[in-house]
Amino acid sequence: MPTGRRGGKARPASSGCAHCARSPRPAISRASRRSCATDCRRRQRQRRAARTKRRRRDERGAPPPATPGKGLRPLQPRPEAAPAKVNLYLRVTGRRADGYHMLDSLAVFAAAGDVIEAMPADALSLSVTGPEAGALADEPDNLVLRAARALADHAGLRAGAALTLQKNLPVASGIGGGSADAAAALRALNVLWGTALDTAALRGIAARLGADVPVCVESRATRMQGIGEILSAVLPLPRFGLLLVNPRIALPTPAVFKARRGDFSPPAELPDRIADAAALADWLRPLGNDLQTAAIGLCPAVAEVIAAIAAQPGCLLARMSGSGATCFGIFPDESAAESAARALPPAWWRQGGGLAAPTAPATP
Ligand SMILES: C[C@@](CO)(OP(=O)(O)O)[C@H](O)COP(=O)(O)OP(=O)(O)OC[C@H]1O[C@@H](n2ccc(N)nc2=O)[C@H](O)[C@@H]1O
Ligand SMILES: Nc1ncnc2c1ncn2[C@@H]1O[C@H](COP(=O)(O)OP(=O)(O)O)[C@@H](O)[C@H]1O
Repeated sequence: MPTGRRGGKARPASSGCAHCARSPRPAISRASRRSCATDCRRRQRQRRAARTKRRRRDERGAPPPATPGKGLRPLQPRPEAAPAKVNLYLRVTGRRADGYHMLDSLAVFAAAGDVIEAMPADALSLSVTGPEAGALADEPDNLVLRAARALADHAGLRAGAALTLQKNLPVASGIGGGSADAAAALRALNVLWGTALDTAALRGIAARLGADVPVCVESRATRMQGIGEILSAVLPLPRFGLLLVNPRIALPTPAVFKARRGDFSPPAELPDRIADAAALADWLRPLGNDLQTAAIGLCPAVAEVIAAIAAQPGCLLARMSGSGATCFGIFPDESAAESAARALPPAWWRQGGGLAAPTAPATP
C-alpha cells in the first residue's frame, strides 16, 4: 500500500530508511543506511523548526521577512537598453499651478542609448562607465539609484544590487538620458528582484522620478500629454533615418522652461496615416518645438547645429529635441542619417541610424 505524504506524491514502502521511505539500492552498505537515517532525522527536525517559526509568525500577524521575490533571477546580467528619447514635435499647451508645464509631444526612441546592468549584491551600488561618464562624476543622486530605491520602497523590499551604467548619451541634452536610465533600472531590477510588476505599475513608479520617465518604460513611439504622464499610442510611423547632434553644451531643462515666452499652443492634430518619411516631415514641420527659441537664446549653438543638419543631403526636417541642446534630423533612411553624422564636425556628439526596438510590451 502506498504511504502517502501530506500534499505530496505517494511513495512506495521500502526496506531502506524508515524515515524517508527512500529505497536504497541493494548494494548499499549498512553504514550508508545508518547515515541516511541520521540525515533524514536532521531534515525532519529542520522542517519541524521552520513550521513552528512560520506558525508563531502567523500567530503574531507579522509580515514575512522583506527579501527579494522568488521570480526568475538572471545568472548573467542582461544588458538593459536605455534608448534616447526624441521629441519629434513639442507644444507647450499650458502651465499648472505648481509651475510645471502642460505639453503635447510625439516621442520616439533612437537606436543610440545608454546601457544598464544589474547583478545580485547585498547593498545597492552604482558604477558609471562609458564616454559620457565624466559628466556624472559629481552627480549627488544618480537617477539610477533613485529608481532602485523607488522600486524597493514600492515593493517593500530591503534588497541590494550592483548596478552598472554605461553612459553614452550626453547629459542634460534634451534626449532624456537620465530618464531612460531610470526606466531601464526599473526594468532590470524588476527582473533581478523578482518583483514582476507590469508595465503600468512601473510607469506609476516612474512618474515619481521625473516627467519624462514614464514614456521611457516602453520606449516606443508615444504621444505625451499632461506634464508627460498621459501617454497614448500613436499610428504606426513609416520607416525613417534619424540623426542626433549635440554641440556639447549642457542645457538644464528648468532654465529653458523659465526662458520660454509667448502664448501657449493648441495640441496637435494627428493624421490617420503617414505614408513615408517625407510625409512625416511635412506633417511635423508646422508643429514645431515651443522650447526651441528659448533654448537658442540661452545657447546660440543650437541654431548652428540645426542649420548644419538641414544642409545635409537628404535631410527632410531639422529641429531641436526636448529642451535641447540636442537637435535631430529626419532622413529617408538609416544610411542617409549615418552618412550625415559622419559629415558633421567631430567636435559635436553625432549619432545617425534608426529607431530602437521597444524595451517593454505595449501597455493595453
Ligand atoms: C522637456 C522634456 C520634454 O520631453 O524633455 P527633456 O528636455 O528634459 O529631455 C521633459 O518634459 C522634461 O522632463 P524631465 O527632464 O523628466 O523633467 P523633470 O525632471 O520632471 O523636471 C525638471 C524641471 O523642468 C520643468 N518642467 C519639466 C516638465 C514639464 N512638463 N514642465 C516643466 O516645467 C520644471 O521646471 C521642472 O522642475
Ligand atoms: N543617469 C543620469 N544620466 C543623466 N543625468 C542624470 C542622471 N542621473 C541624474 N542626472 C541629473 O539629471 C539631469 C538631467 O539629465 P538628462 O536626463 O541627461 O537631461 P535631459 O532630459 O535634458 O536629456 C542632469 O543634469 C543630471 O544632473
